[in-house]
Amino acid sequence: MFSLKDAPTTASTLFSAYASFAASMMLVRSMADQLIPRQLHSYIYSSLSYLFTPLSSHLTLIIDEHSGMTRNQVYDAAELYLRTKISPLTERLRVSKTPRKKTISLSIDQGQQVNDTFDNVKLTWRYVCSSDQRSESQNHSLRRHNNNNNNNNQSSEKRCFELTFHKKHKDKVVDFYLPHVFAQANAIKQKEKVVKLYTRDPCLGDDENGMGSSIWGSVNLEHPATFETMAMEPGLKRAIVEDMDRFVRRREFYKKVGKAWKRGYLLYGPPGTGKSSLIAAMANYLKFDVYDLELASIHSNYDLRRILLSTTNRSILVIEDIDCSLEMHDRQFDEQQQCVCINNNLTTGSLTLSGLLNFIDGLWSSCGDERIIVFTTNHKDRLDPALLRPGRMDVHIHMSYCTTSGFRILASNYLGFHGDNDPHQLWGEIEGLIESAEVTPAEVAEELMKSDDVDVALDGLANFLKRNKVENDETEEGANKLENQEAKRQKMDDHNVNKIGEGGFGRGRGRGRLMKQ
Ligand SMILES: Nc1ncnc2c1ncn2[C@@H]1O[C@H](COP(=O)(O)OP(=O)(O)OP(=O)(O)O)[C@@H](O)[C@H]1O
Ligand SMILES: [Mg+2]
Repeated sequence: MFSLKDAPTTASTLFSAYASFAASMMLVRSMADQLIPRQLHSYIYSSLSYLFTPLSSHLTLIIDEHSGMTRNQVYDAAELYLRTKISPLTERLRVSKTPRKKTISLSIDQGQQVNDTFDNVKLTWRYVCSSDQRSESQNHSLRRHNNNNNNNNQSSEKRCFELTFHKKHKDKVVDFYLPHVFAQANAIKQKEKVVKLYTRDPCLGDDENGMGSSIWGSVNLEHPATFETMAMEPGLKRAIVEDMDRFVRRREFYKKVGKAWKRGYLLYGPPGTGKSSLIAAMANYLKFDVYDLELASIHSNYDLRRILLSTTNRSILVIEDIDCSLEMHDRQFDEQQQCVCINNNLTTGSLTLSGLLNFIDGLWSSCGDERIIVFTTNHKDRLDPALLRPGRMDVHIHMSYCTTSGFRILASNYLGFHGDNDPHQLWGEIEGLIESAEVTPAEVAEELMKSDDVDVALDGLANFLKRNKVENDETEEGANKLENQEAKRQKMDDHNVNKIGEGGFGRGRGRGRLMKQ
């Protein structure tokens, strides 16, 4: 039993025991300092402190901005992903915008925390910035020698994300959550990507031999065409979109069958039916950059190769008006003479159709991924069969004159008017005239643009279509004559077409169609 009278004795005993323990610890420590090499001290002390600290149930992954000299892709993906996870509780945000981006982006500031849940796993992200002492002092000395210190300043800051979660979820986080972060980040990147239009400026960088260089100049592709705004048959649009979707998700398939991951589209139809607009709609849909290749500015196969090899993946290579760019019908002549005519029969003796086709089929498509090539022509019948043979252009798309469904789309785009919901007195008449006329979507669009007033615009269009009809009727005789010639030509075409298994050139009227080779 403890009594007050024993207290002084007990206190003095405890004090002397503590004093002798402390003295022994100091002795042990000084002996350890002398006996154990200095390099091992910190290791032993940290191991001892680990033994005496209770085990944490959480694991923290450190995601540094750089991995060695290169950027850490996990960091970049996390930065994008976390933008979508900012909560109203976040107190500080960073705001930025670069010329290549369309929108302002927000990201969390240093020290800020973001919570996330994935498959019932709670995760906490923290953004940490610290200044790197070593690079700071290096920069300081560098700055003394060099006034241009912007990059050095940047590298002196070390940035990372810390991702904390319960230890038992480590595999799930690494195997499923991080790939999910990557996928989401890629989707954001795609959405934000500004599509570029690359054209070759012949004045840019001709080399010392006077050969065209492979330098492309670029601007943002601001073309507003989308599949929604295209006046085409809905079925045809759907078929094109499905074809492209299938193409981009078939990486493994192309690898398996040993085929280059490329797809060729041939767009053909009269001027003003939307071939160029469709290319823009495809680029906007896929977020692929466009390379507009003007064959007339290229002097040789060698030049062509260098130019094509400087195009990037996930891009659309466009060769417009292929029948005008190169005189391609006499392939035999081309092969015998190894020359083609460029620009009104100026022979150059070096850029050949076979050179173009072989290169596109071979080296160019095999050294890149997700390449699309589009040829356009107003005269499919004038193209060399070498271009039309199966396997060369995978899909043939006929862009037709305006149809009634095309007119409805244009009326909705240009006038915000939907005839089905709110019929207009001229609607039926216009549809009838469009069915029997050969007017292009470009002509219809031009008429609809003439007024914001629906009545005035539709009246103008009806008058235009009637005038068109009268003109046609007046020249009926001439037209009949022409039609006979046309019919003869069609017969010859059909004969030609059957050879490539396509079943008919869609010249003139028709609903537009897509033909897979
Ligand atoms: N199918 C369409 N859908 C929507 N707009 C169209 C369509 N066709 C043409 N247009 C309108 O007409 C304009 C010209 O069309 P576009 O340049 O795409 O025709 P094209 O077939 O490429 O002609 P060309 O053979 O002369 O190069 C476009 O800017 C667009 O406003
Ligand atoms: Mg065009």
